[in-house]
Amino acid sequence: MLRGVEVYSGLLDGAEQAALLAEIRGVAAAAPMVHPVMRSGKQMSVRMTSAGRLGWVSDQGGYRYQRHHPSGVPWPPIPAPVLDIWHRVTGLARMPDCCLVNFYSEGARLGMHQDRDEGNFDWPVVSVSLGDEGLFRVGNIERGGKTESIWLRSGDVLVMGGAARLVHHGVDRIRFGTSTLLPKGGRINLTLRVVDQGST
Ligand SMILES: O=C(O)CCC(=O)C(=O)O
Ligand SMILES: [Fe+2]
Repeated sequence: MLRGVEVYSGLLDGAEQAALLAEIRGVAAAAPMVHPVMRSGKQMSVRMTSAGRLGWVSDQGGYRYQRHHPSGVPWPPIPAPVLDIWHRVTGLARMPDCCLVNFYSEGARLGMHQDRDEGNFDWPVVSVSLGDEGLFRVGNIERGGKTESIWLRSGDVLVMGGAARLVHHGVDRIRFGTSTLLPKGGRINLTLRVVDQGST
């Protein structure tokens, strides 16, 4: 546990990681990674795409879930091995609506934020790390205050649920080249979310 966040270190073995990577390559082939911009117009350093009924997008209109990739193509389905991880760690029959795929190349980071674009915070968010190590920081429900960090390694899985569902979190940096899973280096993170947005 890290401030209420459940950490499953090394949950996925090498073969599972390789199988997952192959699935994610398929997702990125169908729905190419984009470099989103934030409402401010500033480009994020992380590249993203999604799988599932809904995908998470950011542009000058703000953050939201939508049914299509920015290019207009539908998001591919969430791969079965990804849904299997969700089921293993949450035990829930309800499956996630969105698998957000983040790619961190050397120097990429993700500022402290809450995952709060979903309609219902009763469902957990599950995060899967693949590739290079990433320094994950967890703070509080409120902005600011003390934080704690851990290095997430390839095959680690986190659950932000219950009282920790809305903790602030971010990725300060990655240790480029610390994993051989991705031949060119970098870190992939998958976050699985139930969106529950009424009519969406
Ligand atoms: O890359 C990570 O470990 C976290 C990703 C994240 O917080 C997000 O996509 O909302
Ligand atoms: Fe997040």
